[in-house]
This record gives sequence, C-alpha cells and structure tokens, in this order.
Amino acid sequence: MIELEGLTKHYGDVRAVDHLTFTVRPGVITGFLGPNGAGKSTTMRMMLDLDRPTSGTVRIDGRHYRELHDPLKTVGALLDAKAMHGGRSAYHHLLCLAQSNGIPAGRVREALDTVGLTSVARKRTKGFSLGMGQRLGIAGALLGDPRILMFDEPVNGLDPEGIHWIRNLMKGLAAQGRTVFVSSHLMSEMALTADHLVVIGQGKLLADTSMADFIAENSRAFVTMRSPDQERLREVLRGAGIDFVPGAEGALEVEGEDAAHLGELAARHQLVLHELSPRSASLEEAFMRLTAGSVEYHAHENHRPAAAAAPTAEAGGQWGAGWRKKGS
Ligand SMILES: Nc1ncnc2c1ncn2[C@@H]1O[C@H](COP(=O)(O)OP(=O)(O)OP(=O)(O)O)[C@@H](O)[C@H]1O
Repeated sequence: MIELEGLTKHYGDVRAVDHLTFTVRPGVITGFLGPNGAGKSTTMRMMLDLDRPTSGTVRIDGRHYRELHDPLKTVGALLDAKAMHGGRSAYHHLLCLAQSNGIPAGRVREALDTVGLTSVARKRTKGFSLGMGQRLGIAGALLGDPRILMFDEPVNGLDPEGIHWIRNLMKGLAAQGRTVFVSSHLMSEMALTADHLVVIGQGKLLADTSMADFIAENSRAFVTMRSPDQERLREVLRGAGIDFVPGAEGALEVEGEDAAHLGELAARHQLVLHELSPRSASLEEAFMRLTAGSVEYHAHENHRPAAAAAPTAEAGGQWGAGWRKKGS
C-alpha cells in the first residue's frame, strides 16, 4: 500500500504537486492520470525518495522509503527506461542492480525471462530499441519480487504488441495481490488497464474513484442531429425547450432525449433530417472535461483538425480544447 498525505512540491513559483492525499491499494491496478505537466513524475519521484517534498509525507507499507531495509524487495519502479549504462549488457545491468540490493543472482535470469529478453541478455543495452529498453526497465522493477510496483508512462512509444504485453503483465501482478501504480496521460489506455483512477491537474487531486464509477458518471449519452435547414432545427428544439450544443461539422448534440422522440418532433414540424444518431461520449472526452481547467499546455484552436469534435489524446496537447459549455 502507498499512502500520500498532503504531499506538496514547489519548484520556485511552480507548484508541481499541491497537497495530494490518496491511497494506492493492493490487488488492483491504480491508474495515475493527468495532462502533460500535471505533476505525475514529480509525485512518483517523491514516492521513491528521489525528490524531497516541500511538505507532506509518503508511506510505503507504513514506512518512509528511506526506512525500508531492502527497497527493491519492497517497491520496484520503472521511471525512465533510458536510465541505464549503455555499455553494459542487459544481464550485467540487472546483475549490478541485484548485487547492490542483496538480491540473489538467480533472479536476473528469471526477470529477463519474464520480460522476454533472454535471447538478447548478453547484448549491450545501447543498441536496444525503446521497447526493449522498457522491457529491461520492467525487469529491473521486478528483480526484487516486490509487493509494490510503479510504472511511469510504461507504454510510451511501444508498438501494439508491446502495449498488450505490458497491460497483461500489470493485470497479472495485481491479480497476485501486488500494489500496481501506473501513470499515463491517455484515458483510453487506462480504461483498458486500470481498476481505480487517481486524476491530477496542476498538481491538485481532481478525482480518486473506481474506473467503474468514473465510467458510470461520465458516459454522456446524446443524439447527433443534422438538417439541411440547421437554423430551423435550432428553432424547433428551442421551441420544445430542448437544450443542445454544437457538434462536429455543424451538427447539433442533444442530451437527455431519445432519438425517436427527436425524430417525431422533427416530423411534426415537417423538418428534413439528414442525421439522427444516438451516441455516447468517449472516456477521453470525460477526462478532458475533468482536467480542462488545469491544462498547462494548450494547443492553438486554429491547429485543430476540422472534424475534431471530440479530439483524441493522440492529436496531442488538446486537453479540454474541444469541450463546450452546454447551450453555447
Ligand atoms: N526539476 C524541476 N525543476 C523545475 N520545474 C520542474 C522540475 N520538474 C518538474 N517541474 C515542473 O513541475 C510540473 C510538473 O512536472 P511533471 O514532470 O511532474 O509532470 P508530469 O505530469 O509527469 O508531466 P508529463 O506527462 O509531461 O511527463 C511542470 O510544470 C514541470 O515543468
């Protein structure tokens, strides 16, 4: 278990982490989400005593990291996959880690095997691809067979097979009763991986909830309506007291009404419709709405693709940019 209480970190005027209090529990995957610059890496560094908090505490199984006898046997972490000596082989990289942490040398082969690097164990790591580096970093995290695992953006730059592998590995570790804490800036990825969510923005806690509750609370259902006479459609909806928001490419989005009722309303007014489709908003959109007020790096509106009604995280840096207030 990891417990944070009032954890705070200032870099000069920047409040990178601002009074974070939450608990990461064993047996589930906890996703740590936030837009770029939200403070995820800083929080994880403080958990591992790599950065000193301005105030507040982190407890790992009830103790401060510094008080752990064999830290790698309690908590394993992948923070920066490139943080390794390029001249060493994968085997020797892990052997050094094992020897300096009182871990039996036999664990090196087991860890290499778990991450699928046995065939390149003797190769120097400087020739490794990003994916191989990530796997080696994960082998380092698993080396001490720790009860707690932390991964900072583990799927960054990985191909679909690598992403699938990491996802299943984390699920397996949680199923064994371990504490698994994983950061990401992609809600879509977390939706497939995490059981619990902790969301931060500008260092502050925005949500601490189960994935099931987040989905239940945020699955916005709406109907997209499109007519060749869009102005009349607006008038008809307003006349019936129905709220709407602008959608993609001039369409309108209506919440809280079913499509059949809206179709009948249009028919009564002899209004031609070119589209009447029930939809549900993506979790990515719900996440963007949650973090909209706390985005550090906004993309310029003019750079948005024309059809991006619900911008995806992959489009880059558009947190909250596409969210419109109801009735605007
Ligand atoms: N060593 C440092 N010195 C000064 N400012 C820093 C330092 N490290 C982080 N920051 C600032 O603290 C804030 C949080 O950064 P952090 O890297 O923790 O965010 P993050 O959520 O991990 O972002 P990303 O998803 O982009 O990695 C940012 O405003 C960042 O510029």
